[in-house]
Amino acid sequence: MSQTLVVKIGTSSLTQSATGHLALSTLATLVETLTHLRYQGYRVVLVSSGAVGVGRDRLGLTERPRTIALKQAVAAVGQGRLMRVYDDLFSSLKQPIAQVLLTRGDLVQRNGYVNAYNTFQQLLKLGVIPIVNENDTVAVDELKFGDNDTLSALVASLVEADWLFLLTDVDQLYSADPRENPNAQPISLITNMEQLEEFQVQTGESRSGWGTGGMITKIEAARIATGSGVRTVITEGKYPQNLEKILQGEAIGTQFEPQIRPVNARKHWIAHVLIPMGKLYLDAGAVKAIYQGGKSLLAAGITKVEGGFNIQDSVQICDLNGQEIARGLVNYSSGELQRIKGLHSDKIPEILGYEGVETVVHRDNLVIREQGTGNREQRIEGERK
Ligand SMILES: Nc1ncnc2c1ncn2[C@@H]1O[C@H](COP(=O)(O)OP(=O)(O)O)[C@@H](O)[C@H]1O
Ligand SMILES: N[C@@H](CCC(=O)OP(=O)(O)O)C(=O)O
Repeated sequence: MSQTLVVKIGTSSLTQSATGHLALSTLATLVETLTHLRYQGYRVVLVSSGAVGVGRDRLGLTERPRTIALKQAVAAVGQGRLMRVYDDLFSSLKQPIAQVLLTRGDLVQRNGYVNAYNTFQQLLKLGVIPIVNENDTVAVDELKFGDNDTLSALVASLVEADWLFLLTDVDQLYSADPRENPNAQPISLITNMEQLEEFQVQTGESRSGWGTGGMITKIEAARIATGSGVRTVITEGKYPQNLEKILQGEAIGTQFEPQIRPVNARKHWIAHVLIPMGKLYLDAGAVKAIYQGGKSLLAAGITKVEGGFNIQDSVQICDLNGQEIARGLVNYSSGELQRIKGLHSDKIPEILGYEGVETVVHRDNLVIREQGTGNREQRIEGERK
């Protein structure tokens, strides 16, 4: 079967830094390149940022919108404008496109996820290039992807892509932010994500004028995508024609190799799409059992329960210090767990008054976090401040 490519382009590449106007020559080259790749038989999805940047330019605003309502209004102006430009350019080359606007909430329900999968498959079968963005105008904080790097990685996983290209305003990943550190060393290949720690990669605070996540969200995106078997490349958006060269084997940008044994689709959904509703703290024995022994989580190993959640909600599973070690779907609500935590499973029927299941999180619904990566939300939140 033909290969599937997801290409994400950031605001920094779509707009001119000096004026904030659209970078028309970049857009035209991107459209030519993607259409050419379609002719060669690749299935192509474009994840395009730019709604806020283009809306801001259209309205003549000189500052980044600060309130949520203003940002959502500006995105509504810009998204239509952006799609108009894409449709004009792709239509001149007879390439049909589609607009797909998503929020994280659309993918949280398993049937929503499967629906989105079917729609993408149908569009790709029809030879259409779907153009995806976050539905900024309606997305509420709790149900946001927050940045299009994460969105593109989840889309790449959803459509079972072979490649994810993150096009930005630097030519590749460096050991530190090249804007701040002139001695930053370029990194061409990452074969596993632990190497980021070996190379001591720093992502600094800076991002381009209108960009959202900076480099940290691209690294997170690479982690999510490679974890589901997608080869990921960070490269410069100014030269979209490089995509063809990279596909022909040229070492351009930074390539992240896919993991050899990717996590299955359901576990990937638990780990990256679902929003955790609470936290379970475990004693050392339970941490060892699930971390090293691949066991299910039992009530006996739980020392503390935080948050309010229902059966089948996602929770963070933490060690005694609150460091997240896994995520999983619970078989008991938070209220029930408050009553049975620390107890042997035999005691559950007596305490709850009904025959519950033995496990609190069954190992089929439990995903271990990679060692040494810390808490993704905390890291990204820290970076955004
Ligand atoms: N280690 C690093 N290597 C390369 N770039 C980095 C690094 N750390 C931070 N950056 C910054 O990340 C910026 C790109 O992120 P961002 O502005 O969000 O782009 P986009 O709009 O394409 O998503 C670059 O301009 C660069 O200054
Ligand atoms: N959804 C937003 C883009 C969010 C985003 O991640 O932006 P960027 O860092 O430029 O890729 C928009 O269209 O303006």
